Amino acid sequence: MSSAVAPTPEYELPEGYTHIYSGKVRDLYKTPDDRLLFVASDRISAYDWVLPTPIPDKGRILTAMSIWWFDRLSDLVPNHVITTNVPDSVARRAMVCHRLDMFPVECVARGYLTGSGLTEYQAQKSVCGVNLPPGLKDGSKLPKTIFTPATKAELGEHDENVTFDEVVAAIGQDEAQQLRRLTTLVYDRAASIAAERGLILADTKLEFGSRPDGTIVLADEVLTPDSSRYWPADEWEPGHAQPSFDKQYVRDWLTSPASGWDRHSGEAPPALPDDVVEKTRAKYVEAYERLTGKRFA
Ligand SMILES: N#Cc1c(N)ncnc1-c1cnn(CCN2CCOCC2)c1
Repeated sequence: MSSAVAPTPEYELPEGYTHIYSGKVRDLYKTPDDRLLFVASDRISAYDWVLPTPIPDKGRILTAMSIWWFDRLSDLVPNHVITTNVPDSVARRAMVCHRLDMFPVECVARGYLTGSGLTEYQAQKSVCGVNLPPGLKDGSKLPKTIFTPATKAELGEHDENVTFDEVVAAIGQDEAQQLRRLTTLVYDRAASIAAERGLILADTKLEFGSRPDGTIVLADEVLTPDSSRYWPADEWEPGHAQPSFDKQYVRDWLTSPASGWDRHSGEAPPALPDDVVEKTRAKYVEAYERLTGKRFA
């Protein structure tokens, strides 16, 4: 059982901001001028739990990463960001965005097989109705990028993988084809950029919405370690779970005797020790600096 109950945001906003939604690690508000304030918290989740210990600067690092990626993708697809000029209480970890009509689809692209895709492959040699060759293992590189959509789950539940035909049934043929095309285009470009920096982008989850004129727009956060799996390329070895670039310290500690926690117990995980917090923060900084070539201030 997981408990990703939406936590109470740890900041105040000025009068006129209306809370719309809180996920495990992000919060959304309606702004006084009817835009969207997209806030990346310092919360971190693991094993389907929102952990009690925040990672300092995580929201700022992942917001900076999203902005960097949005800029590098703008020739492929427009995005929802209006400005990063936001209230002081969420400085550098929020974006003011256009309010879109969101597609009810988690648009996932995979270049490597792991997670729910591996589980489905092991059962039926396909993922989301896409047939794959035999002999693939955990972490195997796929012959080509695949679109493996999912339905957006309620907070605390797992997204459910669906087929392309189910997406067509939900939103229509044309828009389903557009989402598949854009998702794989974005993934392929990002995976190429990440590879130049020694990182494998195994998969990523994108969210799209549409403007009143029907234009499809890239929304949410993009290509962050919260929406994507990044692996260090020099440690890639198919056949077992790959080390997570950002959460391995957290996972290793939580599953070690030192934490005193049993992830299958249904009990909430304990607070993280300072050294795990510091090493995890450093991994987020490293991911940002390796990808962007910029120092995180
Ligand atoms: N980004 C963005 C964005 C946007 N630019 N415009 C309008 N809405 C959204 C958005 C994105 N997420 N959510 C809520 C979260 N969803 C709730 C339903 O269930 C799935 C999660 C609203």
